[in-house]
Amino acid sequence: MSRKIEIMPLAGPLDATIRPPGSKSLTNRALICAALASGQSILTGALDSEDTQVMIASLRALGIEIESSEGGKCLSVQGCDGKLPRDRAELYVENSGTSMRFLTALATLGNGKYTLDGIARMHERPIADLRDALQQLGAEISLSETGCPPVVVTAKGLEGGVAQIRGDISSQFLSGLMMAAPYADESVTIDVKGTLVSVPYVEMTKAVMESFSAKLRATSGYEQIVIESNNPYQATEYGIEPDASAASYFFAAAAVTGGKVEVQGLHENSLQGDVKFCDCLAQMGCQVNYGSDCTVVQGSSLRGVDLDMNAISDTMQTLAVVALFAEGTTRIRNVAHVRHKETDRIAAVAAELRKLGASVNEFEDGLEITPGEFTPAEIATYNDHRMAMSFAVAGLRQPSVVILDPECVNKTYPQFFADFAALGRG
Ligand SMILES: O=C(O)C1=C[C@@H](OP(=O)(O)O)[C@@H](O)[C@H](O)C1
Ligand SMILES: C=C(OP(=O)(O)O)C(=O)O
Repeated sequence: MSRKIEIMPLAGPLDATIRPPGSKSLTNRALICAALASGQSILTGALDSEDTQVMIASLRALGIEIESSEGGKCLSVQGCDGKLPRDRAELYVENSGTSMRFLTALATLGNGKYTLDGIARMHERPIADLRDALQQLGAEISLSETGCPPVVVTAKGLEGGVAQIRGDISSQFLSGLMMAAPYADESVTIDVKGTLVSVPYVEMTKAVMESFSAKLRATSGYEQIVIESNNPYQATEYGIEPDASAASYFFAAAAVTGGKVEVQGLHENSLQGDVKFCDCLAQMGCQVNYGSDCTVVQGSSLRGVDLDMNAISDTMQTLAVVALFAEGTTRIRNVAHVRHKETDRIAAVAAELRKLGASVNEFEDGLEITPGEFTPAEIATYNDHRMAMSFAVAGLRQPSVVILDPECVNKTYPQFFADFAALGRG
């Protein structure tokens, strides 16, 4: 892929149908549960991208047999029945937060020494809250002095009992702990301390675990979760939904062009919270129709909104770009945790929106965006796939929007620019 891509504004009205690739979050959860289960699981509709490839490579390095077919969409996983086959492994997860957090928890179930590392940015992404919680259940884990990877797990299984965990930096810590918990010697009770961010991802974790026959109980706000110890995962056939965060770029395309986009395979009750991005677009003036197995967004004139995006923060950048085309000011609140992702997303979005002519006020927990006179710009992407994909949306309306280092989309959506270029041209 070249070092930059210029997005071409749409010539005619948009009326497109698309099925994005499989959900990253569901693929990586299903892989963890299938790897631990007893028996052979078949995962269909899986995502084949860097974040899932590093998960598969790491599980193979731990001795789990995984066969891939249909271009990576179908994965056959021979579960280890809770007993990791290898007693030593060096795992490298690039910049995949889910892989780092979920595999750290899984590695504590082994018997030996496992290291986990990633790119330089991974050395700035926190994991101490997960380490603290796993240690309360009997694990031995060391991290860098900053509380970030590299991670060294000296594993001898988890004892179980009660663990307290903070949830205000990332929900992935809690999800990782939950998925390992059925293999502790005793039942595990998790008490979540303080605010929990990204709650729909924890609901998703519970749902995937239940699909693999785990038994767990949770209070309504996930303040406490109890996972029973003698209900290990059972292998299953598991169908993965298309990725709802990836779908947000196509819904946004409809919103900013006044066109229509149908996304197949996603509906109001999808397991992924990010499908609710459409409700944000509805507040901005779009018409949203949820079908039984598709969601349709029809764009219209847009108005600025004031939104709490804590639960759906992977779509924050998409909404920020849509705000460029709305009448009035848009305020995005309660997303301080996005400063710990692939890049500091609040700072990155503010800098790039300003290049396109917007006035932006940056807050600790969000942004206030007022559109201005549009100026063409080269958009820096900060090695963050979502910067590239969200700012591409602006180029459908305005000429001369150039996305730098577009290959960063490989993290979750290697075919993104091909699918995006096909919009309105089919
Ligand atoms: O559990 C998951 O699959 C994810 C949780 C979210 O992270 P945080 O909990 O850190 O917000 C989200 O940003 C990420 O892309 C995927
Ligand atoms: C934050 C993200 O990923 P992760 O935390 O899994 O690296 C993302 O995909 O936007």
